[in-house]
Amino acid sequence: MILVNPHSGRGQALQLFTGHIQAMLTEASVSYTLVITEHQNHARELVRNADLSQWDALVIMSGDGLLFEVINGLMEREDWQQAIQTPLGILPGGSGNALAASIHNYSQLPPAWNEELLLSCGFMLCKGLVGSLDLVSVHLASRQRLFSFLSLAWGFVADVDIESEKYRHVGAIRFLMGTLVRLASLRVYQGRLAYLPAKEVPKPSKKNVKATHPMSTSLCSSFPCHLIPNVSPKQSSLTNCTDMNINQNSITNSSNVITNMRPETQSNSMTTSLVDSLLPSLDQQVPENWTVVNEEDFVLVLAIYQSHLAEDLWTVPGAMADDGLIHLFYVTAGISRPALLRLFLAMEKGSHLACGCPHLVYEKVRALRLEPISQQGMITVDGEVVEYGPIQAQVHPGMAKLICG
Ligand SMILES: Nc1ncnc2c1ncn2[C@@H]1O[C@H](COP(=O)(O)OP(=O)(O)OP(=O)(O)O)[C@@H](O)[C@H]1O
Repeated sequence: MILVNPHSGRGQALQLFTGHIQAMLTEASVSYTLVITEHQNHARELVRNADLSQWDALVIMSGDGLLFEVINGLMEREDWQQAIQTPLGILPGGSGNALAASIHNYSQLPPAWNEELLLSCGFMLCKGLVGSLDLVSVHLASRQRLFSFLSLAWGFVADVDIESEKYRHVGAIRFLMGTLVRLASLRVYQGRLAYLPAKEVPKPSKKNVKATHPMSTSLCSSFPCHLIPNVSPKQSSLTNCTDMNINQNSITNSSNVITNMRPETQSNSMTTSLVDSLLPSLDQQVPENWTVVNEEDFVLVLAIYQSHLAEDLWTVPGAMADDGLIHLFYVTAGISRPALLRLFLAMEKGSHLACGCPHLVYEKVRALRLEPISQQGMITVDGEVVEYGPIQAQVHPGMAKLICG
């Protein structure tokens, strides 16, 4: 199933799909059903109720926001343990495209942008190799829990992400525009940060990349067969149909605070099922083996679990989709505007850590807690605004499956 958000990015996702991807899939004999999302949470509701045995993979042609919906829809199901094993794919159609840029980077290919990145991801989809993807379980003060595959941000990064949404029509350059605007009114945020360093908890063992092909046998003619040893028994049930269901009037504001997290479902069935063993409850103190940052004034806190924060922001050069790590960055108050701008410009080449900036700290962690003291601010999870307040998170290594290179 390929889900396309027609309003993502510059509003050209559907044209990009038909112009670049459709022919590739046809040539590779990959059959699919195309679903055009009609409103916010459409994809989430769809996967929550779908008969997943009908699908070998769920593919998103959009920005990262739609994948966030799909993952949370899967995790809200009673059969979430099985549902989250459904291979997920991404085709970049947004303006950020962090996961698409990351999986391209994991394949050790030279950087690609725009249509070139789209073709690269389309090619990976045709090959259909499936690897593991870490998910991060995020707890909000209202006791809601959600699942994140990309990032948790507070301060400068969250502000730029949300404030620059109005420049989405210009594509990836929106982040640079947003950065310049936010630099002009640079803010400092008071809060408390604590984390569990990765060295305190060895990574649990798990299977690594599995070379299974979720879609079609006929790829053997185009790609080396040793890459696709297993063919899903489900393939014969798929038909080559295209379900174009466009409702241009149902545009909703993507920067709305996420409100429908179905807390009962989560606290009743999911919280009891998937245990976040590293996290005490939010009203308890963090355990002694956690590091508490003796700093209260932050310009930004960014927890990221993929290599890219956007197509041209190579934030964690060493990251992998299933490294079992939360890469935690924070920038403390006192950094000058030019120094902060230099950091983000250097991030394009992944050289920001070599800048020697004394205000930038980078730690590999397994869990973290952030407690804002400043009354006003924004927290984002995978680029979506969540309720502002205390928040904590822990990584679950390799919980989901991702079509990658
Ligand atoms: N037809 C639709 N109309 C309005 N909103 C939609 C529609 N389909 C999906 N959405 C919502 O749009 C939001 C943003 O989608 P997504 O992040 O995928 O694209 P984007 O915001 O353009 O990407 P980027 O963040 O990279 O700019 C998602 O929360 C999704 O729920």
